[in-house]
Amino acid sequence: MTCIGIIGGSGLYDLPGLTDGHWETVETPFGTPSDQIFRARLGDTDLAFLPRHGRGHGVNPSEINYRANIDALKRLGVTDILSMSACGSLAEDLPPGSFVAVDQFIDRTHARARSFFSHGMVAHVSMAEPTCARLRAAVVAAGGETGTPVRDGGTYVTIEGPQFSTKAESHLYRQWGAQVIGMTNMPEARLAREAEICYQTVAMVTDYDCWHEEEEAVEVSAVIRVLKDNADRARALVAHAAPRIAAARAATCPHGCDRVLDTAIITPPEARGGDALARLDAVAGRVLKS
Ligand SMILES: CSC[C@H]1O[C@H](OP(=O)(O)O)[C@H](O)[C@@H]1O
Ligand SMILES: Nc1ncnc2[nH]cnc12
Repeated sequence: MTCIGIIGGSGLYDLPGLTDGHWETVETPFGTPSDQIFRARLGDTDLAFLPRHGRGHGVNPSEINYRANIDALKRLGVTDILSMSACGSLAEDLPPGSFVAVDQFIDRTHARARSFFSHGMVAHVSMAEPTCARLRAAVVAAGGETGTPVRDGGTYVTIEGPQFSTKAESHLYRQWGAQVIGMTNMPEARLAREAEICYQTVAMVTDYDCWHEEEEAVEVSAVIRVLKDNADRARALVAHAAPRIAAARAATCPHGCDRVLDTAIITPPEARGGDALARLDAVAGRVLKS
């Protein structure tokens, strides 16, 4: 059964055609998520919207409890996550208003819990392909249907923030071959992988980061102006992508996102202990129960 989690800014949960919408409080062994989760149905598909920074945008990127957010979505039965994220552009041919279905990340964050597995159970999952190609194809196709072209693939640098980058950093990330820059998708993508949830970022460009000679340095007011326009197109994109994702989901993910723990846990059953077993009831319940 498909349930699509949508992590993103406010306004996204006003999709036309939603039914049975209600806010739900979810507590987790990792603490409290950024906000309540808005559950609804779109046709036959279950959706769960989580405002990443809280509804009033009071949680900064370093303060987000990423583990609680992903655990809460897993607990609600989410199988697939669309991360709808504002970002800066590191490429001349991605002006504000461009959308990118990200396929790689560079992680420059340094102050965030990045694994569910610790204190009694250790796991090592692959992050070689951090997003799910099946979801990527669905959002690219939905972009074609809604008149918002979505570039198929691109590298997203995650910085710690909350400050924007220096010019030296921005030029460095361009040399590294990254196309977009934001503050939140790591460790979110890592944790979704550990929780066996397919994950796909839709990066929505709000500004040319500060490398661009002809643009002003990044300013929140300018970012918000573009963000509002992007949000309208993001809603249409999600509304078209959701049924495609539900239809394309076979019993299991063809890329194996939903089975990564079969081969990842290194601590043998007899050595597993501490608080880990109880804490991992949702994230690793599939493998721990069997
Ligand atoms: C509003 S500018 C900076 C802010 O925007 C992005 O948020 P999100 O990824 O949640 O869409 C970026 O990562 C920063 O947190
Ligand atoms: N230039 C930028 N850098 C980091 N995060 C962003 N979010 C939106 N624009 C950004």
